[in-house]
Amino acid sequence: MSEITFVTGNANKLKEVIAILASENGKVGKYTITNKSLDLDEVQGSIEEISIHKAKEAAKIIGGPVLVEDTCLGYDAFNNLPGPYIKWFVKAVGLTGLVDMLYKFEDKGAKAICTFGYCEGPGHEVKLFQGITQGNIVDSRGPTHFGWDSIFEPVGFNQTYAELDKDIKNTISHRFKALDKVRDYLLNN
Ligand SMILES: O=c1nc[nH]c2c1ncn2[C@H]1C[C@H](O)[C@@H](COP(=O)(O)OP(=O)(O)OP(=O)(O)O)O1
Ligand SMILES: [Mg+2]
Repeated sequence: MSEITFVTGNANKLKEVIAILASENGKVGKYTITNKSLDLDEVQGSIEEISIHKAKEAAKIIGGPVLVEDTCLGYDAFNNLPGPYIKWFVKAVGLTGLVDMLYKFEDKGAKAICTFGYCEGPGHEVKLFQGITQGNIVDSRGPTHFGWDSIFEPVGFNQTYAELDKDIKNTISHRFKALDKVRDYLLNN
């Protein structure tokens, strides 16, 4: 039996990870998933570099197996920016600002990208698992307590992430798709 610590400072992420990955008593195969709330350093760089750095830092702090995650929201019209900097955009210009940024663009397309990093412990390499869900940026609809959920309408749906039933979001989301790969790995290793 091994324990993996999911390290995040975001309570909403944690809820989704538990719901999607660890519904049976926090267990995935031989692993038990626990949680630690920490704000890890996020370096400037590619999506992959950010998750690798986060996982290595978390493994050092925890001293054992860790899982971390970094979420990006990239606008197609902006060549995938804000991307990893979306958190700071939400803080700086709010949801209205994030919608208005696309005012001049016909293309409202955006990608929600979730990248998990798994590291067995200090000094170990980091394995990455990514999931992408394509959507459109729309005027805010639904509860606004989780990041940009209320302005992202996934393709094939006429509700935003925030309006969708949690059970639905958790079977189509960027996070679900990435966790599918994490689960696969954990069940086979
Ligand atoms: O499914 C989602 N639906 C809507 N918004 C979301 C979602 N997932 C993350 N978000 C927000 C949180 C943060 O504003 C930014 C990602 O930044 P990100 O650094 O990955 O998250 P965080 O700093 O809150 O937690 P962590 O301690 O795991 O880094 O997008
Ligand atoms: Mg963060």
